[in-house]
Amino acid sequence: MKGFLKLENGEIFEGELSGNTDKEVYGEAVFFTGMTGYQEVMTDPSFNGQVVVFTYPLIGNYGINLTDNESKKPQPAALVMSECHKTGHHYACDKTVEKEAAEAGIPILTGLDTRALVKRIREHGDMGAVITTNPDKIDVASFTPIGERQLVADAAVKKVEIFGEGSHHVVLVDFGYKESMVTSLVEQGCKVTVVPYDMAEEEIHQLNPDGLLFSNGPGNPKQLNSFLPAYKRLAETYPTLGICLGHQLLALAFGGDTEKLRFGHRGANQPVQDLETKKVYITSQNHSYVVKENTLNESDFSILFKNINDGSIEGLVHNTLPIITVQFHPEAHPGPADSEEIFHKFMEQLRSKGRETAYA
Ligand SMILES: NC(=O)CC[C@H](N)C(=O)O
Repeated sequence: MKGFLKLENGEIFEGELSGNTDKEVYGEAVFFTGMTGYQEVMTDPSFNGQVVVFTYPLIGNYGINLTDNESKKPQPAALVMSECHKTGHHYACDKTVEKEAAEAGIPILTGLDTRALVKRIREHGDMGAVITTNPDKIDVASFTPIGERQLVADAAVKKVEIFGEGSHHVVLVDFGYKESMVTSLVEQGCKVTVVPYDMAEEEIHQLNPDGLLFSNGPGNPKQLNSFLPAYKRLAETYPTLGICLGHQLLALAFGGDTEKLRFGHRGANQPVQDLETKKVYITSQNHSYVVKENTLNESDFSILFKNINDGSIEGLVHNTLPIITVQFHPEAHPGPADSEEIFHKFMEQLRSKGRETAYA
């Protein structure tokens, strides 16, 4: 069936629509540059509410398997790609991308010039977009933009979940966590208790954690402003790791500010430099917001990582407390193990109970 993507600036791209074709779908048009990793993108809750445009021209060639999902359901509002592979060739392939999307009610638009679309997004910035069969009727600007929506309530767990039996107890404050985060922690010898982002502080203390992980999640961190004082008190009490949205929230909680990039970082080869060791990591990323330069109190945090492409802040370390935060995804595997080191540092802090040993 013929379908269209209409951008907030009025531009229309025509393609072939499959999956959910019965209703209009609104989301934020963003692009992902990885050649692989589409299954992780489809199930990462941080993509909730987004129309994901894949720059790699063929998606779905190794299908969808039963082990690499990052959450229980596909998350983006819609998928846009040049071509979607019809079968998927891999010994572990369980179903096709089309089938996975159709079962989840997610439309896929193919057969359009994704290069032109991505260039447009790079010029204008991430924009609202609607996938529809009737673009003339649609006013994209009439939909509430992603930055004004509270997406975390939908993406995060509603009830406590427990994983692993390790001797270090990590409470993962959930905003829409990726399952690989739990896997990484369990592999490091942790028991992980996942709790809803709005769990009362007192209840978190009662769980008696050795450390906290503030997870990734969708949307604008400022939608969670009312929780920041509690997050600050918690981070001041336990060794803490913040990842992506978690990093942004901790920066806000300690008085910093965040801003939206013109177009986000979404891909598997974002170069990030550790400013102390000068070591460069090739990282997986998926974010629109960043911590704003010069807004952090220098007596609190030092900048630990920067993005080599655009110089944006990619990680922080507290100067006196055991708090590490990263904008990138240390749990992801764009190569074999990459930035897994971040989890090792966090574990060192847990083992020493972290009070006097800040990240070094
Ligand atoms: N992966 C994430 O946690 C994304 C954080 C936030 N939603 C952003 O887009 O910047």
